[in-house]
Amino acid sequence: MTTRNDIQAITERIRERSKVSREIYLDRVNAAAGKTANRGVLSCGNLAHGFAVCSPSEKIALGGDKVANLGIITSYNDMLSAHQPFETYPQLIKDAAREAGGIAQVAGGVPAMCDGVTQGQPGMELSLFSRDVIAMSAAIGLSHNMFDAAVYLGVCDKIVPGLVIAALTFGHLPAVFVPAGPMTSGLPNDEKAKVRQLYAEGKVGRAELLEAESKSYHGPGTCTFYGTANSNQMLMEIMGLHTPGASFVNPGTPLRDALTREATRRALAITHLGNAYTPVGRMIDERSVVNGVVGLHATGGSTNHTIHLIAMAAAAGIRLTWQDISDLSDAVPLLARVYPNGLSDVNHFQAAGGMGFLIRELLDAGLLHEDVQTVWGEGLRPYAVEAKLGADGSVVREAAPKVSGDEKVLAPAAKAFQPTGGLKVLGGNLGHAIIKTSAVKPERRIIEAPALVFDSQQGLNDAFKAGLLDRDFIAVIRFQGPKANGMPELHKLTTVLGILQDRGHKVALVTDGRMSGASGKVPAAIHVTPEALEGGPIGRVHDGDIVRLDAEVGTLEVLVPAGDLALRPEPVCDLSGNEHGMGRELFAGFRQMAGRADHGASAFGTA
Ligand SMILES: O=C(O)[C@H](O)[C@@H](O)[C@H](O)[C@H](O)COP(=O)(O)O
Ligand code: SF4
Repeated sequence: MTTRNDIQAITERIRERSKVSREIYLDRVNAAAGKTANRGVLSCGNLAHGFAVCSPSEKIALGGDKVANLGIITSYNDMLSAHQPFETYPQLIKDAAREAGGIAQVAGGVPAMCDGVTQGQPGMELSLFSRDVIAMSAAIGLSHNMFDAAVYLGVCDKIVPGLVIAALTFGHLPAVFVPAGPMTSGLPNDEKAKVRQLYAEGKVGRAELLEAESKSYHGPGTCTFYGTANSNQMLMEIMGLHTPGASFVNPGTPLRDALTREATRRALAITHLGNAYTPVGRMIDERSVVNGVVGLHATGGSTNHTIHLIAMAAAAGIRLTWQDISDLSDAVPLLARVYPNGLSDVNHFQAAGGMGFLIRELLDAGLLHEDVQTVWGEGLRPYAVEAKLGADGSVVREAAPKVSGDEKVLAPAAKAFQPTGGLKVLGGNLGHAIIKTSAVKPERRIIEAPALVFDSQQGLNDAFKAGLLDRDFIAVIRFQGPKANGMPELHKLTTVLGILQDRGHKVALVTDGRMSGASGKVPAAIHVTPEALEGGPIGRVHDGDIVRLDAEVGTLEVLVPAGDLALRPEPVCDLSGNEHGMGRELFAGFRQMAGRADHGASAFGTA
């Protein structure tokens, strides 16, 4: 099936816009892509340091230029349930590399923040910037230049985007991303959310709340809602950076380990010492990026990727815009309903047919570029499969199921849940914003109500506790942008706004901050750009102004005469409390350098 003309046209305009930057990028990749083992440029002293702890046979091999050496970048820590399984991966990968005639070394580790642990806490103000710190940390590991390919161990929110930025910065190296898989299903996400609302209303105590939370987040693996972490896994598969069928296999299973061993062998096979050299900088092109955006829309993925995908693409000289994302949303149907876009979780998605079913449906509908390069080889069709454990303990693959195992969770293209994607770009006199429509009921996608203005999420929570919010209103929370306080997720507001919405009030949120990929049912216009601290009109909205959010048409407006709005004085906000504490004093430079949300909010300058 050829790719539909509307998808091709968007890809072509991205290619045209990126022509110069992509050419400069590819020249650099080609210049760095050596002819022999990259370690060949190192001095004997460099090399001796690099293999000092290796075995005698490995030292001999690394002293030559015939044996491929893999650099492992790991984001293991015990804070993220999704990353804890990585504790054992380096040894597994080293053993698999040795068995395959190669070598693997841990090139370095990267920090990984759990947005669930920091949600609503000061630490969340480091979260967005941690993406770029992760990219920089991975670069430090890879800069030893001992490696012929890199294996990236990462799952969660900022970690995969940061690792992709690093991988594309080292575009001459082949890159294979290795996931750890989702946690097994616990207390359903919607039941967890209900207990949170009961606690916020004082109807249950802390003990009941902690019990519900602990039953939901109960073991190793990625949290089972479809937030940024699981959107990352979907992206890595549909962009061809995972091996086929690797994304949603639970940790601690024989198949999971077999997939990790197989990914190791594949990384060795695609170095330039093998016969299928696949430098990631050439592999990922505009078609791969468009395929990622299509997958995001088809699954109702995380709003955070309207920021991260732009920064990731920029690392490969590709200029992706919110308009591209919005136009693709109009073309791509929603085929998955995973919490917060439905009641199921990512294990149910996998059981219904998972990525293989989704990719086959999108390919057959002409919504993906099939003629892409992946770590698996030519074309995306080989990803329309399910990975299973063979009798000999290796990975075997079967064609994805013809029909969905549960059409309430994963629909065929002919029975889409909605004809357009999960994300929409809003425009109007408050600037541009993003809204996740897939998680908002149709009757709540147009909200017009008086503004209540806050400079922090705590301000709104305090107003709720004081009983001041039992009414229709649109909460306008400003000074939450990248330059103000690091653009934290304001996901904690979902509980309070959800209570008020359930009481029958028309409520919505407008902010220059972010929400979690797990945020859902309350209409939220987020990533408002320009941010208040940069003089954005969101800073000049007053209590009582009528604000209109229309996710159907794609508009966000304050119904105030343009002249009046422009004449209002610039608001002043005391952000001194956000400059210290929990490490924020170390990120002043990031706050100053951060680009706009619609340019990827990168500390490395705009795309
Ligand atoms: O973008 C995301 O997907 C979120 O940052 C996610 O990683 C975070 O962990 C959730 O906010 C936790 O959800 P709860 O706070 O509801 O447990
Ligand atoms: S999905 Fe979110 S809460 Fe769960 S481990 Fe990852 S970052 Fe933490």
